[in-house]
Amino acid sequence: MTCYLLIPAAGSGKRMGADRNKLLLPLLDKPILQWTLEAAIASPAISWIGVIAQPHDYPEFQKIFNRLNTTKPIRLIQGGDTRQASVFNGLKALPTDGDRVLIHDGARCLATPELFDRCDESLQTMQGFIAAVPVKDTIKIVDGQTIVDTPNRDHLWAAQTPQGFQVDLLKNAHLTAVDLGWEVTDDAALFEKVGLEVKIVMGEETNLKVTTPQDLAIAEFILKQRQS
Ligand SMILES: Nc1ccn([C@@H]2O[C@H](COP(=O)(O)OP(=O)(O)OP(=O)(O)O)[C@@H](O)[C@H]2O)c(=O)n1
Ligand SMILES: C[C@](O)(CO)[C@H](O)COP(=O)(O)O
Repeated sequence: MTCYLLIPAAGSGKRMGADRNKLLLPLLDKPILQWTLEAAIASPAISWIGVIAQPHDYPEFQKIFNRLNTTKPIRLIQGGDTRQASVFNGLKALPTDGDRVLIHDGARCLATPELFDRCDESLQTMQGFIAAVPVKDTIKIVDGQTIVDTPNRDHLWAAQTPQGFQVDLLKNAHLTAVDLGWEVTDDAALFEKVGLEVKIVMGEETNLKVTTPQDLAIAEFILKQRQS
């Protein structure tokens, strides 16, 4: 089975507060995006990678691709104004012979090759899934500064990527979102909104999304631990 992977990498990293796309920031000895790509390349399940990017980042991204030791095809796809728009562009640029796709944030650079393999296996039997981990905190629903509810933690999971879907179903969900003006932060939410089932696959506690400078420091700590 061949598995196609889309990597949304077209953000600007506002919450990181850097002077460029956070995926170009160094993490130990290489850019964040390179860590993400190396993990995907090391997963035997992945046969093709589309990196969704803003054109002004193409030259730096291409330099990263040139440093990778792989024969797997890696294509640049033009990004949109939101993650949602970027993924939609990615779906439209997929090779036509693939009926399932994995989507993984460039900013989740600590995902392991084993997680990609596990996700690919799940995708063979599911219409849609996300990697996720059970929430460890007690979560409060708050209105203004007042708590209005404390949901049962047994039902709370923190969403991660990879997320995987049947391509035709996800494309239709994106089309519906454009028509109806839905804005969501992940693809599973579109599947949910059109009434399709999304399953959970166990993610990884260390599969954090590098969003703030603190996340970058934590990612560095985790990688150093892996190397020691
Ligand atoms: N227009 C966009 C916005 C985001 N992303 C990608 O979606 C992933 C998750 O988004 P996030 O962590 O929010 O990244 P940024 O949008 O770069 O960060 P911020 O929200 O802080 O600006 C990232 O890999 C990011 O590059 C994308 O492909 N296209
Ligand atoms: C897709 C995602 O990584 C799942 O956790 C996330 O939703 C991306 O966007 P966010 O706005 O940073 O939550």
